[in-house]
Amino acid sequence: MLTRRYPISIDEAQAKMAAVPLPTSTETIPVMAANHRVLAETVTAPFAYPHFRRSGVDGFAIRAEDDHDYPHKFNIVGNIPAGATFDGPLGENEAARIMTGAYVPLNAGVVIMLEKTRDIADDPKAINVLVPEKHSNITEVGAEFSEGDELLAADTELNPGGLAILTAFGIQDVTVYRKPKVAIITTGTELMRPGEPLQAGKIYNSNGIQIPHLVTENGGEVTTVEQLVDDNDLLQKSLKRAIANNDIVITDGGVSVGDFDFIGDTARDADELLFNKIKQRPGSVTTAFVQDHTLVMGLSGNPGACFTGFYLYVEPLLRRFVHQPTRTKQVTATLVAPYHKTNGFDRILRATYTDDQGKISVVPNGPDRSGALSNLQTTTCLVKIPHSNEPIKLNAQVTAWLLPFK
Ligand SMILES: Nc1nc2c(c(=O)[nH]1)N[C@H]1C(S)=C(S)[C@@H](COP(=O)(O)OP(=O)(O)OC[C@H]3O[C@@H](n4cnc5c(N)ncnc54)[C@H](O)[C@@H]3O)O[C@H]1N2
Ligand code: MOO
Repeated sequence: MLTRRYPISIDEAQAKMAAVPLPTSTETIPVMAANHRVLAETVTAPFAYPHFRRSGVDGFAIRAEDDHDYPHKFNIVGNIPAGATFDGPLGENEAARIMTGAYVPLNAGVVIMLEKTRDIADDPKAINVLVPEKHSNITEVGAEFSEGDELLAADTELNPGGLAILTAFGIQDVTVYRKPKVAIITTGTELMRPGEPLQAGKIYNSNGIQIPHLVTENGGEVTTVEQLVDDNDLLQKSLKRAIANNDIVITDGGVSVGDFDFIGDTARDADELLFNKIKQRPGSVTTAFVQDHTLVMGLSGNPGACFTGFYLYVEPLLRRFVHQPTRTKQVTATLVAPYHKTNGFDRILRATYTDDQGKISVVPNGPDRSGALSNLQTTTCLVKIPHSNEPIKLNAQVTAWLLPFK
């Protein structure tokens, strides 16, 4: 018996996904491991930065009182490499040789660049300063941050620059949002693992590698990747385990109306069915439900539909889990290649885009078929061709989603 499914629009499906509560939590991890993690708390400066007066150049530190009457001879009374300090004040007409980044004597007012000085042939203990400096060449205490200033705000995604800021303050650990735990269950008796000999009727499990990498590069933590034959008991056992131990479960395949497509019934029996058909192609079968507070996303087994479903529905979810907006940038673009088909449902084309000073042009980059593989590598955006009885016109304005990692 065919169960009737009630298709909803892409916008409605995205809105339903956006409304699913996601119980996020935090963890404290070493800064070393925090690249691309999202701060769960604002980090403030534990001390002023810099915390000592620092020389910006290699040269000679002198007192402000002596900064006149050039050329001006100074007696060299010390040498301050970076990392060292200087005991005692400078006296009248005294200079300390100093290196970039080094501690400036407390009563020095200016550091003269080495290039503006000349050695004195018969007096190695003195130096001749030829001209004055325009700037002090000293970075004062707290020039960049006072103690307690905000270094990085909560909800910032850390990058190598952010890690450098934290480490400049000696901070070793940060509290970040925990990554969503994602279990992946690929289904299909036709699926083989690479290494197994090619057999008629069977295919290699290409989504079994595509989905975990899409999840990982969009900020999820893949806990398990399973490959199941089409067997409802096995599927239910796996689903139960995955739901109990993860924030998100992605199933792949078995979501249509075939004899071995069990996800639809599971979704309809779940705590909350979000949708089990979308007015889009490819990916019309894309299904989502909530069971025991875990979101289960049923992606199509067809590789093109799986890819499309991931970026339209799963990527925003992974990002929301860590308090971040989607990285798929929705834009209005010009379709600069002809597309003749008409569609009863909105058609999502895999495409590439060019950006000419903000004017985005899109071109389909291969077959639009749900099962097509050939354009997966080169796709840089998804393009929506609205459902219509008329073919879309060349140069029409279309909605496109620019993808983050292609
Ligand atoms: N009578 C109907 N038949 C179909 C309908 C429909 O509405 N009525 N919808 C069609 C559409 S649209 C799609 S899309 C597919 C969706 O099928 P499923 O998502 O249930 O996936 P399967 O049937 O399991 O597989 C579809 C296709 O993809 C291949 N596949 C499956 N898993 C993988 C994998 N891990 N890696 C690579 N390829 C995979 C599978 O062998 C099939 O060729 O249903 C239509 N049928
Ligand atoms: O769900 Mo199918 O991918 O619409 O072709």
